[in-house]
Amino acid sequence: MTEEKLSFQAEVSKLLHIVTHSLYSNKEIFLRELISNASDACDKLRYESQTDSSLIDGDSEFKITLSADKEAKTLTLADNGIGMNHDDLINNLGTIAKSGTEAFLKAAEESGNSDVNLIGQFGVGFYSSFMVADEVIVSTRKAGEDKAWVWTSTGQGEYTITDGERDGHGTTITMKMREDQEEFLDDMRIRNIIKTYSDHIDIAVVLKGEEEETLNSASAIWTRSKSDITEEQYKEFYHHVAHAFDDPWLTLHNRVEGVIEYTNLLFIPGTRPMDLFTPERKNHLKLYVNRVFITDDCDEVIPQYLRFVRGVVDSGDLPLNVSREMLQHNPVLAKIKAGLTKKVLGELKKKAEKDAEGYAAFWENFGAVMKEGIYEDFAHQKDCLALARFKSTNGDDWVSLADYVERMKEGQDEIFYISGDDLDALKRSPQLEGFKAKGVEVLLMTDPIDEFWIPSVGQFEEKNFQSITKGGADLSKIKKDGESEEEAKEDSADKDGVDRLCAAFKVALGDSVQEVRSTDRLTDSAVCIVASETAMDRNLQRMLKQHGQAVPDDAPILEVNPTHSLIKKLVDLSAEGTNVALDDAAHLLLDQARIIEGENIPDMTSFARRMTSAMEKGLM
Ligand SMILES: Nc1ncnc2c1ncn2[C@@H]1O[C@H](COP(=O)(O)OP(=O)(O)OP(=O)(O)O)[C@@H](O)[C@H]1O
Repeated sequence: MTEEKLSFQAEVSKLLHIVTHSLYSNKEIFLRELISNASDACDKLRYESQTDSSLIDGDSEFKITLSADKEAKTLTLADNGIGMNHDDLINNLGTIAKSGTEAFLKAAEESGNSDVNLIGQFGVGFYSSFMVADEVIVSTRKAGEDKAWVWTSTGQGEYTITDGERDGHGTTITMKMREDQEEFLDDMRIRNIIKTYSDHIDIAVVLKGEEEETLNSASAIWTRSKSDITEEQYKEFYHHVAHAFDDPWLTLHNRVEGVIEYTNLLFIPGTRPMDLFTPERKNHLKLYVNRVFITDDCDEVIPQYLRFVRGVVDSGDLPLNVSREMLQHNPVLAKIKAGLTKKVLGELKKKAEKDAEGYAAFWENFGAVMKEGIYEDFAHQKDCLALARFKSTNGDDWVSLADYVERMKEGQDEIFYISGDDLDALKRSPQLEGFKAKGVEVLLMTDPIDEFWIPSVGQFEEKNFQSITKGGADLSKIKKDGESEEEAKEDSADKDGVDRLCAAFKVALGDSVQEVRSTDRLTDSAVCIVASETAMDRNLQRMLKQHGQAVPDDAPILEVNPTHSLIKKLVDLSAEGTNVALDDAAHLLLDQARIIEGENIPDMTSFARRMTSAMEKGLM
């Protein structure tokens, strides 16, 4: 017999340390985790055996068996699923490949390992067995292979792998229970746990005793009728299928009949899954054919912008031996995808109409993903636009585009927005001042995707989207409530003087600005920068630069506020012709506008010198 001693990957050791020392009270979840793994292992073999029936050597009825030995103080859980070979054992039970576990470790570190509920929120899978056991022994043989292996660990830094004996494929996990955890050897306790957490498992969970006893309903929950399923059971199934620990925000259980028949049991999570923004944009829907699990790795079953949806789709209209490759460009699957998309968008619409507050919680979690649909799914662009919600200068509530259009001011014919990555910084943008003064609402866009869908859509209800950090945003046509034209002009410095100042600034600043001009979009700030109407929005320029992309170096337009007292003084100063003070002021004001926009100042040294000199003059 060969014995190999191996060390856990550092992350696993950390995880195990937390798990073994945890005061987490709900330790019974270890059984749910192990049963969930065993049921996944059976699903995998059921699928593989569709194309290679020799994988199942006479043992065709999948089941999970539990047995408790009170004398030996061991609890044993066996499955006749796919099993693991030597490399699988190292990769699956010695390392961590899941993004969720990394997030768990991070959260645990941040809370100083003190938040005992983290284990319940994240789930630690197989490793949760060490909450209740001093030693765990995994004996396993992979379907189709001859050799069996035994993996043993006390959960402290190391594990061993030896070769072993095992009848048939599958995995047997034996736990030597800790002294204070012997309650889990009690039949009643076991029965209860299985009923609570694993009733919906599609495979029989059998308790071995004098008589064998099946503990769960062992029927696929989605095949049962809605009226027979309690909310609690739906929730438990969601936890199982989504590997999640929150409550589902929405549950959609339907049987679709017609040309193509399928059943869907879908969930929209109550919190954001970890991998929502990874570049692969993967969905996790599980595809079944007549209750046989096919795959949870199929891009064709739901659009990427609905990748947060979890659950199961089961159709008898796909061939049972369908390979994952065959699922690409499959017309049946394309119809299912269209049906699911319609269903999800339709239900979201209902929720949005009925329960604005509940819908806002959904949008907080998944809005940024849903907006990809506006950009990508032309067939549903209108639906996606109608579902979209935005922050605005109108208050803290989420607003729809329809709300916005309804509130538009007399004379306003554009949908104004400003984009950037930080909501608070956006709210303080100088470019908003004139809009606020006139009571004109501006949408605040903080998702990177906004820069892409807005230009591609262009309009909503025939109103153009207009960035207020671009030259074209024109406020002059919109009157402040109860204000006359004359009043509006009264405060300004004289027009010729302002033109003269702008010309002097342009001479001082040269090519670093495209133009200097007077604006009515400012009230409190002296200046701001905007992009010209034809140039790329400055937020998009910054975003692309951050991602290392080449963008045309468009010089901004510097806009000055003719009602600001500093500008008025500079207008007077400009009457004396060009001078150093005017030149310094031009540069300082441009640099200051760049800082507010979150942009770099190209020449810090000159900025500091000018600032010192200006302060010195101020103090004299
Ligand atoms: N009974 C089993 N039979 C075959 N493979 C198993 C079994 N139990 C665990 N594994 C393998 O070990 C891996 C790690 O299991 P673990 O419970 O830690 O995480 P997971 O199941 O992938 O994720 P989660 O616990 O979040 O569901 C599984 O993905 C699977 O490949």
